[in-house]
Amino acid sequence: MNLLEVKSICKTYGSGEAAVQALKNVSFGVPKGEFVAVVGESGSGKSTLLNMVGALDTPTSGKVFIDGNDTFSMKDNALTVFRRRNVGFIFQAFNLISELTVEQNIIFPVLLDYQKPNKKYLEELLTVLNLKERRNHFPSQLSGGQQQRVAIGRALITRPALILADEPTGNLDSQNSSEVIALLKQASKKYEQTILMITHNRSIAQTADRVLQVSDGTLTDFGRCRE
Ligand SMILES: Nc1ncnc2c1ncn2[C@@H]1O[C@H](COP(=O)(O)OP(=O)(O)OP(=O)(O)O)[C@@H](O)[C@H]1O
Repeated sequence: MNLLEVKSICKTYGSGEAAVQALKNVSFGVPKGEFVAVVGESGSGKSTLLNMVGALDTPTSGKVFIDGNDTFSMKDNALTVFRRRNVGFIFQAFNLISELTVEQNIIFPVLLDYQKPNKKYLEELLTVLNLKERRNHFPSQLSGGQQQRVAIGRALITRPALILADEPTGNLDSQNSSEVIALLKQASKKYEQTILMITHNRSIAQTADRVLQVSDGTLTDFGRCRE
């Protein structure tokens, strides 16, 4: 069974003359642990696709299954909890909470879920993310690369089955971009997490297990690039 199944998703924004068909009957599946790059021109529908997969927005029609769960059939509260436990989001803008330290930002999703963070895993993450010496710093005291690493830590702390990343390296230089991608790959291999990552960077896309291209709301699967 695929970890992610997207079935015949259509998304139309607006109505009448202002209607925009952002996704036109998009279907694909992703096995557990696969690292998938989503490429395509500006306005082609990539972010819309990621928002549907992560259930941040509802499609006009179609279904999304994460680990066999039909997300759009869930009630709002159940969906919020399911998403918090199973999906990690990483955005181009790091979206950190400025009043919280590095460590507090990372464990925030766990606290939201009324759970206690796994201390061993937190230490492991801080080490892998090279943030141990910055754990008590605030976001304003960090570089862009460090802030993105905190955002990655926050996405990984719940060990979600699915990680959705929208241009995670968009604000980073090439050195930091490579580090961020390496970290994501390491996570996907070590914890068998499935990653769907939008990128405009061709060389980053080429390092993915598989590339999906979105053009004008339709999807082309370029299959596996590496064996
Ligand atoms: N909330 C919205 N209301 C109306 N139209 C929208 C909305 N969000 C996106 N669109 C339109 O849907 C289409 C797809 O947008 P989307 O943001 O998914 O593209 P994208 O491929 O992610 O672009 P970029 O690479 O520039 O971020 C575009 O034509 C966009 O103008």
